[in-house]
Amino acid sequence: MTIMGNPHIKPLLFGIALVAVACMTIIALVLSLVTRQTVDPPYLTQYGMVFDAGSTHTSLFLYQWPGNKENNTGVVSQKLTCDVKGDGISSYVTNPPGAGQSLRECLDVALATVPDSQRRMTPVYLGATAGMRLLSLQNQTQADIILAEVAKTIQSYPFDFRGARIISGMEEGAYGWITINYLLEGFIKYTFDGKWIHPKAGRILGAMDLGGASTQISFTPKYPVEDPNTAIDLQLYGFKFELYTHSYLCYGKDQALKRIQARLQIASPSTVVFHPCYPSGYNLTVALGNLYDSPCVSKPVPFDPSLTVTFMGSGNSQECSSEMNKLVNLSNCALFPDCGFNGVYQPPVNGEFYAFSAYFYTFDFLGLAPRTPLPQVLSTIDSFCSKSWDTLQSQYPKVKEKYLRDYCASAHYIMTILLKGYKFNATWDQIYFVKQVADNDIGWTLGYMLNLTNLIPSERPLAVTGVQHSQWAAEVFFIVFALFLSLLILIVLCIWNPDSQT
Ligand SMILES: Nc1ncnc2c1ncn2[C@@H]1O[C@H](COP(=O)(O)OP(=O)(O)O)[C@@H](O)[C@H]1O
Ligand SMILES: [Ca+2]
Repeated sequence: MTIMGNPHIKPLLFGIALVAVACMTIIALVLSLVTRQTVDPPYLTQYGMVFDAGSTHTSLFLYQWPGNKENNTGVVSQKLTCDVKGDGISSYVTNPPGAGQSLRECLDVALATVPDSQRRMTPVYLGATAGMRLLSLQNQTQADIILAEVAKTIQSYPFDFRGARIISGMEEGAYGWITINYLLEGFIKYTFDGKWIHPKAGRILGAMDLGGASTQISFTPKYPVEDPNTAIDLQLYGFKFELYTHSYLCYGKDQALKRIQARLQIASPSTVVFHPCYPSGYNLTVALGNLYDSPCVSKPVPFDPSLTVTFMGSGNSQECSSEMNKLVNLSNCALFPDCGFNGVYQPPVNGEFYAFSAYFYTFDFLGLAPRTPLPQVLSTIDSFCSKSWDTLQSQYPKVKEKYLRDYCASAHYIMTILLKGYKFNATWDQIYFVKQVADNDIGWTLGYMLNLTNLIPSERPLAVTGVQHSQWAAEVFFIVFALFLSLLILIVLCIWNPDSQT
């Protein structure tokens, strides 16, 4: 009898093979973990926060990223957002400490989220936008007092407070553009085989933000920007970008709609005025003191702030559109062809655009999918504008009155800016109405934090921290190979009957 003929030899070989499989797998895993540890230093998740103090509301954005990979693209993600209760900080003129107090609830949420050990090194910024820009135009002292109050509150928390300030319109536009292109890895991409590549220039997106008090457009034009007041030169990850950006103050949605009210009131100065953008059956009474409380509208003379005007909705889509057209003035653009509106230089729009904030809210509410063709968009707006207030209220019982009455006006305003102002007629299908990219809200805050915390290097990253893809691929290959070899031995042993050889 040969050794193979021994009836105990087959189970023995099975056992040896099984042990071999287990040993090789364990060795492969241990090797993989050991090499991983030598490349990856131990790191902690890092955090950063930005308050977006807008004209209508304030939100807190808490971001997180792995501490050893801060210079990579796409690693900073949104951990949470918190909506501050109440109106924007610029509304606290008569109660500045209230502006500070209003932030406490969200600061407490952040406190409960950021681990104790990380709080002291968590930067917190507050950036105020067009509401505070307008207030500082009206009364610089009041704006300063409000900023001091919000700073005082944030400083009372154990974070690394880095300042509360009004950001410029150009910053707001540029940071929105950085946010989008960072999230979509438009600047630089880390490939599977461990290389940094510059994605095709066509992947760089333009950004359009419609706020309550200002609106921004930012993009990289085909040709050099001719007006230096609208140009920003950036060097990100070793690549240069020339960005066109402009912020139209007083052209945010709410200020624009206020200017329509003022225009209608001045055109027919009686106590009741028809409003073509409000639904029929809807009435709104406003004190003239409130109507003319903004630097975006000029007061009529004579002017009595205690008088009121009642706007009666007439639900006339066509007339609403022509009122909007009057806001977007092209006469100053007659002299030079590269023009947006109100005499502001603008090169022809280039590439794809993400339109967010009130652009998104309005289109989303009207049920307009991201790439709805232009004629369908226009007919949807027309049919929405013709609905009576009763119909709207019963159809949308949960929508806030202020939003519901304004959607027709907002939609017409958006179409006017995009088609007449920015001239997207032939390139309508290049606009995407969006709120988020990969669970991150789109706005200026992420770009602001990335910039101020140096999370975007100006030079291309040379060394890669963490496990490289090529190393990871080799490890996976080794493990799979070990398993495959062991399985092969097992199978051979199973089908091989040594008795047949005797
Ligand atoms: N659910 C919503 N539906 C419609 N509009 C909305 C909604 N939520 C927010 N908005 C609008 O989005 C805009 C946000 O502007 P905001 O950021 O406060 O001002 P700014 O950026 O000019 O300082 C406001 O016009 C607000 O009315
Ligand atoms: Ca905003």
